[in-house]
Amino acid sequence: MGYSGLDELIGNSRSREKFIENLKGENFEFDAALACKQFPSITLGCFPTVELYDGPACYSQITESLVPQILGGSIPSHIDANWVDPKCLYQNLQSIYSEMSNMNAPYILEEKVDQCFIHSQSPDWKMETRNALQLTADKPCSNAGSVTQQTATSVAEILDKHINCLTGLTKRQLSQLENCGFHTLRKLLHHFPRTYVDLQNAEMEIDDGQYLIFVGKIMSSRAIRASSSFSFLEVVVACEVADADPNPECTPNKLEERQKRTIYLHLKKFFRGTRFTCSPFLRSIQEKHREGDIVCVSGKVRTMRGKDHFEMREYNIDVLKGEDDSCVYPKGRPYPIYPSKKGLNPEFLRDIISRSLKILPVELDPLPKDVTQDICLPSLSDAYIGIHQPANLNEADLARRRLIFDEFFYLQLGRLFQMLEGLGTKVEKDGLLKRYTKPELNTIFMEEWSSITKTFMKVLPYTLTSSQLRATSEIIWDLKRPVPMNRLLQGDVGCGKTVVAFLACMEVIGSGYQAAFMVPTELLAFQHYEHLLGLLEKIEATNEKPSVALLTGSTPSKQAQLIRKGLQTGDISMVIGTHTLIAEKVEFSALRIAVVDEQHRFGVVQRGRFNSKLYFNSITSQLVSTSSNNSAKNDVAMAPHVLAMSATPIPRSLALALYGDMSLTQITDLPPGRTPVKTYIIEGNEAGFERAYQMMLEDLEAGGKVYLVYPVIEQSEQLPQLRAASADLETISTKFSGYKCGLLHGRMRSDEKEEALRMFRSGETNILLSTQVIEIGVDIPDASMMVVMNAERFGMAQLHQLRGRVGRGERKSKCILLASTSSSLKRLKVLEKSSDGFYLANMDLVLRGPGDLLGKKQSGHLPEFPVARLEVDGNILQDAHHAALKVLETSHDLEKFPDLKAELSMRQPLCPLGD
Ligand SMILES: Nc1ncnc2c1ncn2[C@@H]1O[C@H](COP(=O)(O)OP(=O)(O)OP(=O)(O)O)[C@@H](O)[C@H]1O
Repeated sequence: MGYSGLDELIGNSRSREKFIENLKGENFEFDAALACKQFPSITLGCFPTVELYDGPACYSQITESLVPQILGGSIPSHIDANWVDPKCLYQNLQSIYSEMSNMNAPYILEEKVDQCFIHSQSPDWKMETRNALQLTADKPCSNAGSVTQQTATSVAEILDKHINCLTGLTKRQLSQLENCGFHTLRKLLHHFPRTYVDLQNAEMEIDDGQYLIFVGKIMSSRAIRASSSFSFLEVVVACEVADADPNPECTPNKLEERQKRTIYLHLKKFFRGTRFTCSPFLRSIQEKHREGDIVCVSGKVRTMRGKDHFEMREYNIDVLKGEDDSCVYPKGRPYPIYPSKKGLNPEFLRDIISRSLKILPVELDPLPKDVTQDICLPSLSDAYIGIHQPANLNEADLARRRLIFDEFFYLQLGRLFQMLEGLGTKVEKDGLLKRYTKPELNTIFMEEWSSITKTFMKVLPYTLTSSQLRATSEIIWDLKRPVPMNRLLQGDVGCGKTVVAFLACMEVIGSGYQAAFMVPTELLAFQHYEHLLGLLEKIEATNEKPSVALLTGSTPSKQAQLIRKGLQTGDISMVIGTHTLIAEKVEFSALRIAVVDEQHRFGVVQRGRFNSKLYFNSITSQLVSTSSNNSAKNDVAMAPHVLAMSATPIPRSLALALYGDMSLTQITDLPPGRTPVKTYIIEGNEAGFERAYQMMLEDLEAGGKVYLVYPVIEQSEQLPQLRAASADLETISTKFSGYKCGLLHGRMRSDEKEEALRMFRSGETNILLSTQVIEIGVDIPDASMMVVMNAERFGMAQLHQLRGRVGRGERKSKCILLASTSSSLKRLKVLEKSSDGFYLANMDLVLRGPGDLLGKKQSGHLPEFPVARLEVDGNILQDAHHAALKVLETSHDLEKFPDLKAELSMRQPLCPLGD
């Protein structure tokens, strides 16, 4: 399939050993960071961009057009231009998967065992589904008053029916479904598609390094034994792709008029070890993929030497249709891809979900109608249909929003309901709800801060911004409550989160407890430690100076032992360190706050470990023991308060915000005097490099400090286009001979890294060649310029974080992003225009397309919101919170909302942190 030998097949001309070594870790730094930070960017053919963030206006527009379409069966004339007319899709599906498109009309499934029957005459399959639903629809709904319970079929009555209510299932199928956990209709309907695919691969721009999704036909599957301990599997998939419209701004070309070409994807898997080279193993992996099967493949594409040949090494492959399958999916609709379930045939799964949808009544919604109408969300049954069988991606997204809303709403409702139950009188309950409606009341004014905190404030070389002050007050309010805080402090890069966290630590130390500050890298731990010591030095009163220690993996063992002892006895009031802090052997005398910086680098479980470091309320540390000898002894074991800090909100961290009561604090402004970093996107050709070097020279001559950021440490033959930090040291040193260069990367020893950073900070070096180790938290306020090599290799959020390393002081700063592929310039241009982290996170998703609409789960053990991507769905969380408050204000005990109450009890409460 276009290879001249094994070397080419595995991607380069290096020796196999070197390659394997490479697999083991040479590029680890690059890949791990990317994997951590990025959602896969999947582009979905010719579907229009789904406007995810347009707020209520967008929903109402969509709803306006959606509802008549669903209920009236015709597409309204005022339909938004963004809407995809299903008829225009699929019309030109060609040769390699023509069998998937040879039916003209959508289908209606009949309940026949194991078979899908198609009614090609059905003009509107959803209309028919609806009509079918109407037959079973029950009570009419009412909509009076501000928040009222409509009368609906109890959700539990329908959704929690056993799946044997679906007629025609064989015993074997029933037990198969049960084995997979699909006991009820709810379980089935909550098995959401992982993504949707456009069967036409239309308008596919193939950009090296991008995650893409394709539909194609398996041409070959070969498992080859290359040596006694090395084998590989190569599956070749041919996909027909329609090129992008050359003139989208003029009269758009119809899909069928565009040029098509066939591309070949080479999916590769490598196996090392003698047991993977035996014939039975090779045969079994080879036979897993059958020639002729139509498959959906997603993964990161890499260009190969041969034209139209691309490689994928980490990929997902789903069989859409075997050659002998008879079922056809309706034309023009996004094709749902479900997460696999214990070998359940995907076709059967789709069929069975489709049957479940058919028996859903229209009036199923336990949510009061005015709640959903207020925020323009579809009804529950529309949402189920929309998520499983959307007419287009807008409809899927609307459905997704409704389902996300439910997740948030019931969580909020449950939590508030529980809190109200714990209170006695109506006045108390109203008081609590009022506090939540007006969060600004939840602050502690500075006068009430402890004296250490106030002293610390005084030694700061700047005044806190109003947002920092508000954040500190909110956190201190939490710290004074007997309930463990679980708060996320979110703010854009460089906004000054660290000092807010330091103040929170001072507050607990001031009341006799200990603080732990956990950061993801040793470099950062060292930086924070030095920074804090520098500030504490300025405190004159020695009795107010807390003892602070630094504990990381590189702390010499004797010293580490002493620090642990100090923490255990309470002699040390605060410790800054890496994940070593959560090791079992680190015991605290009275840990009251754990600050977790850039928490997405830590797993939820790791973070949760702080919860087991209980303290007793009566314990007092050395610091105040003299002044508070007689403190009340009240031996209550408490988990410490947890303050997570992040510049990029991610699903988990925001999910955590739900557990603490409204515990999300945002810093919304930047310290005064900052000017936005001027960003330049330059193509990384010879002229581009020269321009960048010239700008560097000008900056250095003006006394600036420059970061050069590289995607990899060492040059690799596999990826020769990548510039490498180590390899470039000599070139840059020669080029800028009047200036000193330093090197910083993840493979250096901890003390070497600290030294490199120290030299750059002090000005002993003027240029720092670094990998993305500097991405998080590195704070050198007078660094004035950054140049990122092969910028296309970094995600947008990552580039935003990197860029945040400059412009942290009053000096005007620049950032140059050198892109080595012209196709990535468009994506990077967004960074030129905006410096708003939230906006960029959103744009990232929009640009990459909504392919992974339903979310890629992070690993970990926290129960997930099945469909939410909280980094972009935060506004729905807010809506859900208000809706829950509104409902409870109307009825504290939910007696007026029996269906809601029933539904609330049906939903499993999410378990607390780390469980
Ligand atoms: N109110 C303020 N006025 C002036 N400078 C400030 C203020 N608050 C913080 N700074 C300075 O701003 C710089 C950035 O602060 P800090 O490192 O806390 O940011 P951050 O929010 O943690 O950023 P990142 O997410 O990039 O780590 C530091 O040099 C800090 O000393």
